[in-house]
Amino acid sequence: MFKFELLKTSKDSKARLGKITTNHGEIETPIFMPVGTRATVKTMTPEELKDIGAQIILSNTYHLFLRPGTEIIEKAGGLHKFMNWDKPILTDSGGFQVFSLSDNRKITEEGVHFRSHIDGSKMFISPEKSIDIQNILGSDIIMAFDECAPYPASHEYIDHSMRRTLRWAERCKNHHKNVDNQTLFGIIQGGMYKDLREISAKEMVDMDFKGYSIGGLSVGEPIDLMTEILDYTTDFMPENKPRYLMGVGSPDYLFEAVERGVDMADCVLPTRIARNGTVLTHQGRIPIKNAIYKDDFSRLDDECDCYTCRNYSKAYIRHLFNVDEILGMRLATIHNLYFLIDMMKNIRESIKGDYFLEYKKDFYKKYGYK
Ligand SMILES: CO[C@@H]1O[C@H](CNc2nc3cc4c(=O)[nH]c(N)nc4cc3[nH]2)[C@@H](O)[C@H]1O
Ligand SMILES: [Zn+2]
Repeated sequence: MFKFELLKTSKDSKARLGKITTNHGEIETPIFMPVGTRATVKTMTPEELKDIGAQIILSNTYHLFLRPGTEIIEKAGGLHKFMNWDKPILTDSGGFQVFSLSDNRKITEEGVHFRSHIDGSKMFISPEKSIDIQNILGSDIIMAFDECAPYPASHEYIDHSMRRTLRWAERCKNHHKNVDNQTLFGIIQGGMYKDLREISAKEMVDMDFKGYSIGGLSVGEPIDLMTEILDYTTDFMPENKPRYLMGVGSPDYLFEAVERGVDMADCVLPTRIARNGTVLTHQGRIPIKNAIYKDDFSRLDDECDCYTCRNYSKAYIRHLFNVDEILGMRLATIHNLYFLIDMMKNIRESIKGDYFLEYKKDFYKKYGYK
């Protein structure tokens, strides 16, 4: 089962409100999706994820294919059972990870030959293989197998790569059988070239996927280039299908994406920086390990009412990081994820009440964005 309802579009921007319905529950959009690459959102239990308001999480084909392998997950009855998460799961197709994690990979029309980044053994993933793995994982939303082209790259390279990704998308669509339980998204590529983005978007739309990702962004390009390409691309995307911007997860990137008509986004940023002691607050990021917090008994963020902020002080969390206690990473992760999930809830409210751009302006001012 998969349904997307467009509930409202803003008058003064492309920001919009929507609702996705899947076999494992509903997803209000715009939404930020926590990343659980290896069948866990690092340091979090499913109960804690539900407690902070997570509606859907990501996992990853490449990583799970390598470890524990599809056989184990198949025996477990699929990823939902294996990780005890009964809400929606979205899996990425492995394209991005093959290019970002493994070296001496070889891209052919058939698929990608690469060496496992774990033990160097020879591996191969094709569009069909990626669909088969995602089918065993049993995720609700699955991604077509694509090449996330490097940045920067020549127009010629991107043209060649984008057209191969289109052929791979066709093969994914033809190979995908479990259409009632798993919804396949096409991924629009085209690098930072508007002419190639237009070709990719139009051809993907002609293939009639139930939703579309915008790939090839958040790969190191400056934010204003990302927003320019994104703004151009969403204009070629159907109104009545979800738009998913891959790999975006800091507050400004999320606001800019929503303003340009994006419904879904994911990123490891909030969980990754939390483990390193960087905390998101309404006044910007704070390095909690810093000695200035040694005897600061206030909560991480005085506007936050997450479990961490209700029960612990900066001084205590700084202490935990200072003595390498795992609880520090957990409390910072709970807070950072809650911060973004709560920000997206406020963004949905602001679209509903027609004050999204005002909310964005206030948020940026307090956060210290220009
Ligand atoms: C800014 O943070 C860094 O950058 C990554 C996020 N940026 C990102 N861009 C992506 C593009 C694609 C794509 O084109 N195709 C597929 N299949 N998946 C993708 C996943 C992506 N993730 C984080 O991992 C982090 O290292
Ligand atoms: Zn908090």
